[in-house]
Amino acid sequence: MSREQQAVERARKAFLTGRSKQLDYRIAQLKSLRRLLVERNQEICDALKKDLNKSELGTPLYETLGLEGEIMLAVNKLKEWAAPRPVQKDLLTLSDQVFIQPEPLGVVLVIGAWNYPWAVTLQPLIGAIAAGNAAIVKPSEVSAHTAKVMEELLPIYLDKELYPVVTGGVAETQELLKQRFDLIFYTGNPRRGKTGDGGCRPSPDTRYPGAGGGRAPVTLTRDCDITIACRRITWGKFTNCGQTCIAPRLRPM
Ligand SMILES: NC(=O)c1ccc[n+]([C@@H]2O[C@H](COP(=O)([O-])OP(=O)(O)OC[C@H]3O[C@@H](n4cnc5c(N)ncnc54)[C@H](O)[C@@H]3O)[C@@H](O)[C@H]2O)c1
Ligand SMILES: CCCCCCC=O
Repeated sequence: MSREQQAVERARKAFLTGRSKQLDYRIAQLKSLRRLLVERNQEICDALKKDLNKSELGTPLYETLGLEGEIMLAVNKLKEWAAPRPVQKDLLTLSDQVFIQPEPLGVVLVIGAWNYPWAVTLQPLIGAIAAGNAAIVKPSEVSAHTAKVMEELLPIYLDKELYPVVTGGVAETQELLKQRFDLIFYTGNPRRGKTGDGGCRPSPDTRYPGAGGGRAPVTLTRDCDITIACRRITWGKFTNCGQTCIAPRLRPM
């Protein structure tokens, strides 16, 4: 059995124990993930410096502050999100108690990309934990130092059966994709995400949200404030060294 298959089987077994479904457990895991971001900030910064030459100020701005905010949002709202929702009764359900109960899906795969390697990999993980799922985390092999730090630190702070990290490249990702998942969250090159080319094509019964790159066209109207427009376009084009999904491309009028 491959390492990838073992990780998925362990995660499904751990999911079936029911522990990831307990609200207190989800909240404890989320808080622990936040502690990782705070206590291990220097390791995170060092890895990002080696991978992408990201600055010490760029790391909180582009990677960790958003994650901390997302965690706190989930921690504060989780009871509300997970609560049964009332449903209007009709003649057939008049004497029943009717409600919609949000339930975890099962085992989720998160495939991350290299340009914001913490943000785009842990953000979907936060959602997966908050929703009560198990999740396999596959960081990008391109940001290799970050992947290594993630592989070392996540098992220290999180339940390592429910949320294992699988490192490696295309071969490892493809081996993961042979396993059954209830949801796959892919971030990366949209061509691979869509069509495969041996890429990220999940089985038909798997939910498959994702985030790709794009052309991000910009239109300047005649009455625009050209100073503000130039400042915003320049920011979008050059931020994160231009390696951003929304980096604008000017559209000729
Ligand atoms: N919309 C967003 O939120 C968002 C966020 C970050 C990045 N992006 C886009 O993603 C682009 C970077 O993507 P990338 O694809 O270069 O990143 P990448 O090379 O890091 O690949 C992403 C993931 O796909 C896996 N992968 C690559 N080729 C594969 C294959 N043939 N089969 C199976 N798995 C494969 C990799 O192992 C990796 O985990 C950015 O330029 C940006 O446009 C979008
Ligand atoms: C601060 C995180 C930004 C994520 C944008 C991803 C696009 O590449």
